[in-house]
Amino acid sequence: MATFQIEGGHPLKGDIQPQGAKNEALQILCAVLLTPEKVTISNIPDIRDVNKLIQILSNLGVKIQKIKKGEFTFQSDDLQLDYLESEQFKTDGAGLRGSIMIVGPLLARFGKGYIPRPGGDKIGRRRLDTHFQGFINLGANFRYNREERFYGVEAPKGLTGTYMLLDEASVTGTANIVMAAVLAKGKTTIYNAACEPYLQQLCKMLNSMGAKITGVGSNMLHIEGVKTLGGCKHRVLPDMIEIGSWIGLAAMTKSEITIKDVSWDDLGIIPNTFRKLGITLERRGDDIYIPAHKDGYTIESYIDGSFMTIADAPWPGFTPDLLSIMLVTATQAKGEVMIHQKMFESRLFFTDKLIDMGAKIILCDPHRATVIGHNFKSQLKATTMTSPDIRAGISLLIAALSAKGTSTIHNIEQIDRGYENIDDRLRAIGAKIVRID
Ligand SMILES: CC(=O)N[C@H]1[C@@H](OP(=O)(O)OP(=O)(O)OC[C@H]2O[C@@H](n3ccc(=O)[nH]c3=O)[C@H](O)[C@@H]2O)O[C@H](CO)[C@@H](O)[C@@H]1O
Ligand SMILES: C=C(OP(=O)(O)O)C(=O)O
Repeated sequence: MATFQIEGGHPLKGDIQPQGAKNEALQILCAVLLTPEKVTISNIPDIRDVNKLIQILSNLGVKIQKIKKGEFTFQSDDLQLDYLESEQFKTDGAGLRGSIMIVGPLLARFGKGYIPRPGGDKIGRRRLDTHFQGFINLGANFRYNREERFYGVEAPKGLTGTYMLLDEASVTGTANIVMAAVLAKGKTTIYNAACEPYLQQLCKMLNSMGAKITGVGSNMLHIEGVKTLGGCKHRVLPDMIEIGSWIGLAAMTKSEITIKDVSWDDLGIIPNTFRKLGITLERRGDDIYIPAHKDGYTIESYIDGSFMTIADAPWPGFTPDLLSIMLVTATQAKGEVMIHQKMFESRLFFTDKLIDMGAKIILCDPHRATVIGHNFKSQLKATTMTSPDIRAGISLLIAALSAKGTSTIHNIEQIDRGYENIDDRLRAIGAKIVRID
């Protein structure tokens, strides 16, 4: 378990470039399995989860060449499907959440796909019904080995397009079903599809490979199946969760920061949601400029004067992955806010650590926390903590950078899952942070 030691209380200053998006890269990398031709992907972040998925692809026999930092070619023309039945795959596949999305492409192209129960954050129940119900709708047979926690789908006669209404707008579920349906016979309609920018990117990539998907960006996708897909070039968007993390960090540490090349039009309601906490964000071209909030920031109330609530919802609602960052940022705001994490039931427990540091938070129930901001009248106190999940981890890091004294964060592998070289990048803008392996 590696550790960060952070001396807090110093404002940061400078430019920061967001990495490529973790959750887009995981979808896009799985899509390379859909064609025997070469696929070139750029802006791939160098983070633990993505590297684990690239290793799985390599073990499956995908030929992978690094062109330069963040840019790779992938060619899936001679896959070793036996790997899917190996003990090694049971360990590799369970190591991250994104591995679930290899099932759709494998099922579509080879008539079978297997996966151990995938890993990812332990942030509450994370069911996979939407994925497998989607495959069943397309004509696949499903089996689950409870003892080995191993899922399998097979469609020896191929998949056939159909109409389906998903029981929830699952992000990875939609990606998986889309990747299966592009090679199915006939037409598939997916209603209640997730439609976040990363899914739009996946659909655009698949169309550039020869797929026929319409409705991209809406919750109703129409897919006309094709027989084969070809190669393509694709660039991954900047990571909107990282961008949100830097906004929270800038406000909490009273730092003047410019976040470069954010692809503003793909950020949806993220900038405005931070503005509800009273944070000033300026659009400068495609950058976000955040001035040093020397006089703090004041949480807005609703028009009728009632108490602000910030809650997650499927896109274009506010992403659940930024609520922990909102919560920590609110601890120094002027005013009060209710943070309502509707999707995951175990994501707010890390507030205990913030309370230890002196934050005023009432955890009302597993889904809701009320934060009463200090308005910088009282600084958080340094402490020793362990990062329970990726977004709690970055939130604790933000708290530590704003706190008085030296904090220690253990289990920073959780942060490394999704943030590339975070200590070097933060040091470059003035953070006092040391990694101890
Ligand atoms: C690798 C990856 O891309 N992970 C992301 C993906 O996970 P993932 O695709 O696993 O998440 P899902 O979209 O399937 O569901 C997330 C949670 O929200 C619930 N749910 C979902 C949709 C809905 O309409 N109603 C509802 O209650 C689900 O039951 C589940 O508890 O999307 C999540 C939701 O944005 C993000 O937190 C994860 O970072
Ligand atoms: C929950 C997350 O990731 P994963 O789905 O990979 O666990 C996240 O990125 O915040």
